[in-house]
Amino acid sequence: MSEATAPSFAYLGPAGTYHDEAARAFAHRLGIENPELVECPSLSEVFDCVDRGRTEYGVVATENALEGPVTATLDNFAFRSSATILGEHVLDIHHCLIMHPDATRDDVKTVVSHPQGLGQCRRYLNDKLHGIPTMTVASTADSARRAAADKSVAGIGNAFAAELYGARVEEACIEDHFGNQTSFALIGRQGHVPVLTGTKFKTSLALFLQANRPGALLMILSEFAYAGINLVKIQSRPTKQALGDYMFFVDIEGSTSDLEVQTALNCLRLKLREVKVLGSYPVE
Ligand SMILES: O=C(O)C(=O)Cc1ccccc1
Repeated sequence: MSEATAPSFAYLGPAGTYHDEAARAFAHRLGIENPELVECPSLSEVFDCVDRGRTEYGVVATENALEGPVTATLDNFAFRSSATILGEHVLDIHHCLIMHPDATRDDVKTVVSHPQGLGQCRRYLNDKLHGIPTMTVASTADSARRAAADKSVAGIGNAFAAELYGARVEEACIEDHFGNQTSFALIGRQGHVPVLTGTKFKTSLALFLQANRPGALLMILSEFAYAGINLVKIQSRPTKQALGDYMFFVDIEGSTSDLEVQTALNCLRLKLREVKVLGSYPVE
């Protein structure tokens, strides 16, 4: 009998990123013991892997408690990808200042990390490493790799990345607020069967207006109110057509298999340019 290949997960790599941690958490929830982890250099490439069937799943950050929505993910959902959200997972994020094993703080001439890492430690950097230039790199794991190779470089990432690349943790929990968390979405190709079960569901939508006219947003919200549907989240993104033109991401309680959700979506489809259902999935 031939051995079945393990389901594959595309994630923002390399090994040791927070996306890596989230991908392993999803694999664990799905009961997959040895997932094939496919590292990607950007979030767009994670979406491409899923849309083209290169991997069964993808893992993309959607929102951070300190930095807000992850715009690269939202723009892929709105304008590039047809992937479906299958689940969400929230990770506690505790960053470390990562240095070369032999370096002292006096050696450090640059602090590098992913923009999210730098942004979530802005106050720490200003207070404790004041005046030291920062530089963005592709991921927090990449910053650990660079710190391990150069005494003048410090990185920001997790302790696992520091260990993996042979660097050391100079200081732990340097994030600006202790309640720092990031929410990640598990995505699959459009039409992927649901893989996670639950009792309460959520549905994510991308809504595009016909025209920017008075009451357009009120009309959207009214359809949910009429159908008795509770809103979980609403945020706007530029349509990229003209300054001041926005589309909306809305999360609602319930699933597309619920009659009231179907009713609200059918009403919205009559009034909006596009109603893109990003997925219905269990609330964590
Ligand atoms: O570099 C990492 O470890 C990441 O996972 C980067 C990241 C984190 C949160 C949102 C977008 C990218």
